[in-house]
Amino acid sequence: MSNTELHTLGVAELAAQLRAKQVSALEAAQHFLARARQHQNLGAFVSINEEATLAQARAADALIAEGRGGKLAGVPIAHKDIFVTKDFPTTAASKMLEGYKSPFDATVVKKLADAGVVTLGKLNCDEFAMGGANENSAVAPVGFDSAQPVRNPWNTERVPGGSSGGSAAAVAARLAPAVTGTDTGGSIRQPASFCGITGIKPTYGRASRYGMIAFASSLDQAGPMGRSAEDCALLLSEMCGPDLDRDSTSLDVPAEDFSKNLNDSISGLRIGIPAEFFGEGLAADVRAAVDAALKEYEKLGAKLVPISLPRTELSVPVYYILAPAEASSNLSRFDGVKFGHRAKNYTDLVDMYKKTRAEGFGDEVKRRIMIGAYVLSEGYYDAYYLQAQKIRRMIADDFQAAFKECDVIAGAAAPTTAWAIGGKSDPVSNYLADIFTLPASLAGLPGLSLPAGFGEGGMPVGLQLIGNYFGESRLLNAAHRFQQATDFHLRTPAGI
Ligand SMILES: NC(=O)C[C@H](N)C(=O)O
Repeated sequence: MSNTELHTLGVAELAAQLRAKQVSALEAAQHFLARARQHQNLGAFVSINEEATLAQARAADALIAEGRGGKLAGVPIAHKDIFVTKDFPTTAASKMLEGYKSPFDATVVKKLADAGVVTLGKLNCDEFAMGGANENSAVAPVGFDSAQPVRNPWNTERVPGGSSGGSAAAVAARLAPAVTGTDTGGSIRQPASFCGITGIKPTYGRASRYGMIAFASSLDQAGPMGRSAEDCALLLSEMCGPDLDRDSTSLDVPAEDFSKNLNDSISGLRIGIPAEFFGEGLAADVRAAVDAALKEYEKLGAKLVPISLPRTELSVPVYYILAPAEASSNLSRFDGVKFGHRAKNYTDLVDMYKKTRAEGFGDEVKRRIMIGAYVLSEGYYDAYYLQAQKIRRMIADDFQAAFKECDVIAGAAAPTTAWAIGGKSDPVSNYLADIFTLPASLAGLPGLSLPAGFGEGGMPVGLQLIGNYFGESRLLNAAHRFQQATDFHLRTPAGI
């Protein structure tokens, strides 16, 4: 293969070529950096540090030469700009952190580096991961002077989804073979579905949150996004594992080889179909693609089992109480004292806090801080926060009842395909679009989105698979078997 086509390779193929020294890590890094520049109109990257990337690539080549390279030695990836990194600035797409340089790498970043990856740069996202369209980024992407919405490579007038919109756009445009994302209420699965790629959020607590800038700590999880389940499995195997000293919610569950069961037969797999995921509100084009994907699963030997997740609708108000409540607490650390933005002119300490936060945070972040402070305040705590916690528990229980009858649960990842940039200005309409991803988030369950076909205007449709706790391997297996039988994940947008 000529080096001009390296971007057509997935992680598995590229890693094999690197190991066989058919291509060097340096060549791969240079190729993808050039692509990032060539397609910078998408706004996917917020920082690139060519020198650091090339130094990492040379180091990877040296290890490969000595036969000491890790499993992913020399594979170039990029990180959502919510993970702190030593070699690149970290902004969380907020003005609040403009110019911030972390003294350490997030655990997930470090683990992937230990496996040999080379970091291409940092990817755009919604500010502090709050959003579902990547229109809330407050920082200028590479090649721009001011903040821009990220563009969907399938149609640059459409959103890529969010909050990991830069991550999804980068994979869809083949600017990186795979990337990291984070998912609080759907931020990996929904952009994966909008951009026609694969993404998985593991069981809550599987991947360390250390060095992942906190939004809603009881929900935030890291995960990989790539072209295929096979590529996601390779990354996820390196990203997970206990980090008990650094993350108090990290689970003491050993890392797993998620590639091991990819090829298992799925004959007899019971796929639960929740009635509530197929009701009013699901767009006809998305429904048609999902139905066709489920037929394909039947051909592969799976059985469709009707189930009910009766509190699906409540997941939206419950999430939009709990996530802002946690955010209002987490974001109180951004006060202009120790790091990040500080207002220039102020009269006293309180005035400094006020001005710093008024200048540093964008509208959506302020909205959530206000909602969060309100639902936690005396007199409202019982009515909102406590009530939401109770319903969260019931949502988790509903899943356990459903998993008595099925092995995995399937439905659309989002009710529609990607909408037009600027098309959903009302925040509530954005929140409602999260309805299918929120239940698994609230329950802490693993969820995956895989390309399942195309809808109106040729936009990708994602099928979501939800597993029981620690069921990542089964989800990846089910997705891989589907991808062996279909080619949706191999298709690329025009001009890519
Ligand atoms: N962060 C996420 O997982 C996305 C969700 N739409 C939110 O804005 O909270």
